[in-house]
Amino acid sequence: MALDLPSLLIAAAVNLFALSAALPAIMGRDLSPAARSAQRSVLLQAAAWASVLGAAAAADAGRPQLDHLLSTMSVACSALSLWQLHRALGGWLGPRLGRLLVPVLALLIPLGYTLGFGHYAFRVGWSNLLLAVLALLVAASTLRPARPASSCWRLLLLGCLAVMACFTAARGVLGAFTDLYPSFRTPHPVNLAAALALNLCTVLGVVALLTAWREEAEQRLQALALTDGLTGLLNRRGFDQGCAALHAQARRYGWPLTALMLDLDDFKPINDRHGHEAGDRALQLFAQVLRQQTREGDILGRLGGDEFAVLLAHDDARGVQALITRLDAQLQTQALLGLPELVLHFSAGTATLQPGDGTPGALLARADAALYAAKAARPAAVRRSAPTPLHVPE
Ligand SMILES: Nc1nc2c(ncn2[C@@H]2O[C@H](COP(=O)(O)OP(=O)(O)OP(=O)(O)O)[C@@H](O)[C@H]2O)c(=O)[nH]1
Repeated sequence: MALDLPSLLIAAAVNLFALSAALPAIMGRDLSPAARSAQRSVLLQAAAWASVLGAAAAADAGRPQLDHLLSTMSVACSALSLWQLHRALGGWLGPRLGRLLVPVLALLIPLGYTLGFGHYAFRVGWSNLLLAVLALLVAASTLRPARPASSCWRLLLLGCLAVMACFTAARGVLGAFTDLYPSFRTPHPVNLAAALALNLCTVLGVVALLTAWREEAEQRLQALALTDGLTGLLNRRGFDQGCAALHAQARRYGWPLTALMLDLDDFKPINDRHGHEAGDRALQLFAQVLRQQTREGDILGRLGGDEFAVLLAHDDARGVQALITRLDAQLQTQALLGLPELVLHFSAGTATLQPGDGTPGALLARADAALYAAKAARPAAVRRSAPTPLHVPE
């Protein structure tokens, strides 16, 4: 069977356009910037190969200016497609190397190509060799993720980009330094293999992108399942998971660990008098104060209604008492600024890790008991589980 180069290129362009139309339909509208960049990258690839075919037709029809324009467009679209892919990887994997270099190259490549269009060897060498460098930079960006990401789609994308970079570099060398490559339609073995690889890498590359998108959606759902929608703190499930991890670490390394249970006082009357929305804002304000006054590494949760909990790493009874005092002072200040019509107070119960606390549940249960004792001894009392009761000033 004879391999016909134009047919392979037309098939690649048609596939890419079909995929660019199918992806938005499959992926829907609620997309992250990374997923949008990935879609743009596929569309730009389609435009690049359509421009290549258009440029060939223009050259055949004896229209050199149109050939120049479409050829430049194809190089620009290829470079921009790689830039968009780099942005998608940045969104999925965290900040990537080459954040400045990639866009600069993506602009320089078509610029140099159009300025040197009159010199065949220069334009083919410049565009193909630099596009190969750009593709390798993007391929390298699939490595060393700064966020959890599975290796299967990253390695698939890396392979596709590396293969296409090799063929692009080979074209650059043939065009710039030999007479074996009078045009991209020359049925040279490198060209035929590149066109076959293009079709294969298009399919596999899009599979990799769809897998990355699915992984991102799964992670988003997982985060939502562990987060309280109103305050953005962990919900009970998320809090329990966070506590289990921190408790295990604290026991292994002998760190102090303290549980703090908090409950707003007389919250129901706030809802009844000022409406549910004001109650919601009070809960959000309390969560904000908690976030501001705790440290990175502490576990913060809204366990339900007006009940909150914090697990404090590296903190003992003295540290948690200082935190409660700061929380109360900040709550008064911020409530005055944000919700002046409301009076907000809370009760708290604390417990510190004991050698017998084999599970976080034992520690949290003691803090909870201390909270209920404090509730019973209101107004706004704080009582440690042992031994001395403490009081937060009103
Ligand atoms: N606005 C608002 N209210 C909520 C939310 N979840 C629970 N509540 C209300 O919080 C109130 C909690 O009532 P209680 O448990 O009696 O708490 P309290 O009035 O602070 O009583 P004490 O804790 O004994 O001081 C109930 O009226 C719930 O309807 C919420 O997400 N938003």
